[in-house]
Amino acid sequence: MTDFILAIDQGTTSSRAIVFDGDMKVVAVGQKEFTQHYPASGWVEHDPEEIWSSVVTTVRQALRKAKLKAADIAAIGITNQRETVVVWEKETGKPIHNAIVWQDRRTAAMCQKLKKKGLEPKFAKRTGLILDPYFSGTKLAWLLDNVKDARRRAADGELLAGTIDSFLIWRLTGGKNHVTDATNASRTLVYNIARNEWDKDLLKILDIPATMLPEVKDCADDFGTTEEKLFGAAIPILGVAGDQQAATIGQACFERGMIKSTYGTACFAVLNTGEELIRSKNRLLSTIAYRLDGKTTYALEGSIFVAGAAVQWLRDGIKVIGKASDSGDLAAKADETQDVYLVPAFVGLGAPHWDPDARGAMFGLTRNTGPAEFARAALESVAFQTRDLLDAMWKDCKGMQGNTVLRVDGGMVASDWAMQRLADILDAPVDRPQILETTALGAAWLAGSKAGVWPDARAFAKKWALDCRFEPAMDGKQRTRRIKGWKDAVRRTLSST
Ligand SMILES: Nc1ncnc2c1ncn2[C@@H]1O[C@H](COP(=O)(O)OP(=O)(O)O)[C@@H](O)[C@H]1O
Ligand SMILES: O=P(O)(O)OC[C@H](O)CO
Repeated sequence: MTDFILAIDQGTTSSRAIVFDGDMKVVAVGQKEFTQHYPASGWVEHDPEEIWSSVVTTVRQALRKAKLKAADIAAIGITNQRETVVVWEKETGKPIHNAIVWQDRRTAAMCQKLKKKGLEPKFAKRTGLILDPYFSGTKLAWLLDNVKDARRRAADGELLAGTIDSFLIWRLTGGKNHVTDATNASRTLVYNIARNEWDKDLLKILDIPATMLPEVKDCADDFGTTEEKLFGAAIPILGVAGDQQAATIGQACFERGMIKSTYGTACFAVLNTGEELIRSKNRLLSTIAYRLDGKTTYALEGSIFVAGAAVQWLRDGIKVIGKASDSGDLAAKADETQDVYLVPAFVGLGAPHWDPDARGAMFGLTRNTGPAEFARAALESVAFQTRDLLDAMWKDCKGMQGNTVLRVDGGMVASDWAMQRLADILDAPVDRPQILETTALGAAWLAGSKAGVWPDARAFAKKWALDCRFEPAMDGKQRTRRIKGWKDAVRRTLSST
């Protein structure tokens, strides 16, 4: 039997298809960017048809590059941008509106209204999330409220809803399967993560008919089979997970207390809390890390909206670097005696502050401050924000801290300077793995293990291989002083001060 696995990684800015061989090595990659639509300030949409065609194109590309046929692929694993929601017609598979993307803030007022009614504790208790426009539930309610006839049609069973994985599976299986997995469901604001079911009360509050929602499966499960006409042979879809959960799996963070942090445009840190559903007292999210063989493993998650985006700002905004990879060299030239801070609240602040109205600020500027100090402040801001997340995690999980090691991935971890500074500020080692395609690998592992052609979790974890460990080297006094300066800068940036 063949042991090639195909991972579909449907991200926020591009779709990718990656073929892995039986040794879990990347054989070929297909990638296609697609259009971002910004119909109003704070609104972000994707055209589901463009997403769909980008996925089909990249799968064909990857198979061609790998010189493989669809019949050579044992199984498909899907991972996706989370929270982004699509509503489509059951009969035709046609979306009734563009997908509303996770970054979209149009339901801020709706969330505020629900908060005013005192409903946040109810949503938090059942879903592990907070009332923020980030999540799918209020976006779905918006679609039902604002697309002509949508509510009636949904009530009549004419419309289906789902996150991107669900929409793709519907299309891939030729409209046979309306399914999702527990990790994607856990980001919708209408899924009870303790009971592992759609929450009827919350659906009622948002006026969403349960009948339009997909069946929720384990992450390694039978999600259906692709239509033969798409790729030339039917391929079983055997793995699904939201992209940050897939990265947690790809980093083999299978044990309670293990953390991965992904540094792309934004940053998402996920702490495996095992079978225990820990409810954060520090504004982190409780979420499902994965559900395998009916057993749910939970996580605490912290999201930072600006990580690599701060490097993009150095390059495209203030133009002090020509390319992202110049940022570390420039930061290394900074004068260490200058306490310059950037609080990159370009789109508000995420966890643990959740302040949508805060805006970016710099502190400590003098006549001597130049591009190097700006570069250092941008890269350091990512380290300080990670420290804030980890501090919140350890407050929530007393006793779990142990010997923290952070496993990192994402485009920004290419910067040795940034990773060293991260270890310095965290006062903990930072491990960069050899395989940086952790998200796709996680999805591929779910499918490959379910197909029985890839190793089980224990053996997979043993294959995780280190590229470089960054050990903390900063003097303790300097660290304390810098962290104090950062906290002061954040305090002065928050919108309520
Ligand atoms: N050598 C580098 N040093 C610092 N930042 C980098 C470097 N290379 C890439 N980046 C940053 O990483 C981000 C891209 O990472 P990626 O994981 O591809 O992001 P995404 O999946 O969010 O598009 C960009 O914001 C870029 O500025
Ligand atoms: O597609 P990415 O990598 O930007 O990830 C988006 C996250 O899943 C949003 O929660």
